Amino acid sequence: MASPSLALGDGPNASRFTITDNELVVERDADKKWPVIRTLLRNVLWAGIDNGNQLHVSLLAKKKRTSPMALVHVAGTVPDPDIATATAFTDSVMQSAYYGLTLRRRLKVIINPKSGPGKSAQIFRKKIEPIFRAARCPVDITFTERGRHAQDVAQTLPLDRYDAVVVLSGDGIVYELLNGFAAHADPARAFRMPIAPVPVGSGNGSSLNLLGKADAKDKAMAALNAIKGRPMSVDVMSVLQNGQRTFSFMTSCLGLMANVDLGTENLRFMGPQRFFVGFLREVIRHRPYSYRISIKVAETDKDKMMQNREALRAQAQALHGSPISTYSSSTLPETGVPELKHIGPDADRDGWITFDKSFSYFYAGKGPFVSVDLMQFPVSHPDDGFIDVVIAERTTRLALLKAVNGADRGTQYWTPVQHYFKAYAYRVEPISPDGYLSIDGEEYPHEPFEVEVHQGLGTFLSMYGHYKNEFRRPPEPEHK
Ligand SMILES: Nc1ncnc2c1ncn2[C@@H]1O[C@H](COP(=O)(O)OP(=O)(O)OP(=O)(O)O)[C@@H](O)[C@H]1O
Repeated sequence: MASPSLALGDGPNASRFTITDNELVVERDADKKWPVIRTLLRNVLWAGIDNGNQLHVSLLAKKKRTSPMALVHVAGTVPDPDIATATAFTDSVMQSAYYGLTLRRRLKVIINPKSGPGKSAQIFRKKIEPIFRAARCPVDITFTERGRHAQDVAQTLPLDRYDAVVVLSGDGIVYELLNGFAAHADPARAFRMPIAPVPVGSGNGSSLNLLGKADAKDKAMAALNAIKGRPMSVDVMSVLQNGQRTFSFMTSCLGLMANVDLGTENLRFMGPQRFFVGFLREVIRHRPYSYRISIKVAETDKDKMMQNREALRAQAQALHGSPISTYSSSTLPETGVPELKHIGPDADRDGWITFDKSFSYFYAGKGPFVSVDLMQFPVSHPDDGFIDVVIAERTTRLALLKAVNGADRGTQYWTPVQHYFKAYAYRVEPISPDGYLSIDGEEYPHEPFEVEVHQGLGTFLSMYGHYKNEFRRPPEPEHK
């Protein structure tokens, strides 16, 4: 039985390692700035003895609760008589740190050097690569040289060569990857290749939903997810427009929110502030938007959706900790991309409802957060097999402004002006001639389109097994 603690060296340069319940504690008296490091065992990247007697422990830890994860290496020479004990100790650390996981994941890394402020190559070299090296993961890097480059890489990706694809980008490259997988010679297998995004773009919704708001910008947490996250099935949607089929993993939006997203390109110099300025501009304009929306509805009761979310999360959490991989939908084909059932020429006609009142905005998709300030789909679950669809009825300017308060916690969900559906599919026909259609942040032609969800088609890496968002029922007065 391995000892739960290990002492290395003596005198002022001594280090002591102790395994507690689920933590590793490292005490280093000589380090006046950080004498006691306490971190979860899941944050240990490596522990082992190299060259016969050199002990190496690499871990990620937070100095303070609110600081980002830092990479720490502790090393020392183990005296000959202690080598067996030290080996047993590091084996025990590694077993807990990688429970149910593959060591040294082989990572395909795709870096968009033009993402966001254009610092992704620098971020990789300084923050991400040292973590992958510490975890002894072999990496194979591609820098994207043009639009659709990542899509081409995904389309021809040798699936046996990698355990995961890490993307240093915004959501645009994740979108390209999924569309590349769809065009792969073996799409069913390609879609099972796990994706781990590292947020360096201007829109990083996928990282936000996987890592949660508190860690959404922490590059080290995203790197840890690439090494330690477990494959999590996610629903992917087919978008059909003008006979062309593309794949979407996040959101489609129309009306006010699409104008905020795509109608503010001229304000890019403002950085993320542009979205707030765009929102104010839209509130002042207060335009009605007219579309004919048809939805193949699965659920409309907000209370039931909330209960289902809680049940699915509890189930996902229980499964995710186990060494066995998560859910894989039996409705998916073994080969090829899923056939369309609800949209396209052979679409079914049962169970559809239509909505043709003008509205303020239409938002549909997967993943609770569409930005840090807006939890638009608080009851979204990665592989429940539903698209969350919101139609926000037109309301007063004041009500629009008031809804900003609490939008990051999803409180608008409970308001009667937010019509919320769990859907299998939907169709949209624009009535107003002009407007924007944003799908996963990409601009699509403002023309009729249809969307259908495929349960569990895609795969992301996750530390949690569900989207990382806190959502609670507000106190009664707000509930009405
Ligand atoms: N080397 C390159 N030069 C120019 N564009 C590129 C290059 N590599 C990738 N792209 C394109 O950059 C786009 C944006 O990528 P990404 O999502 O990483 O960044 P972003 O900053 O979040 O996005 P956006 O600019 O859309 O806000 C993608 O659509 C991709 O096709």
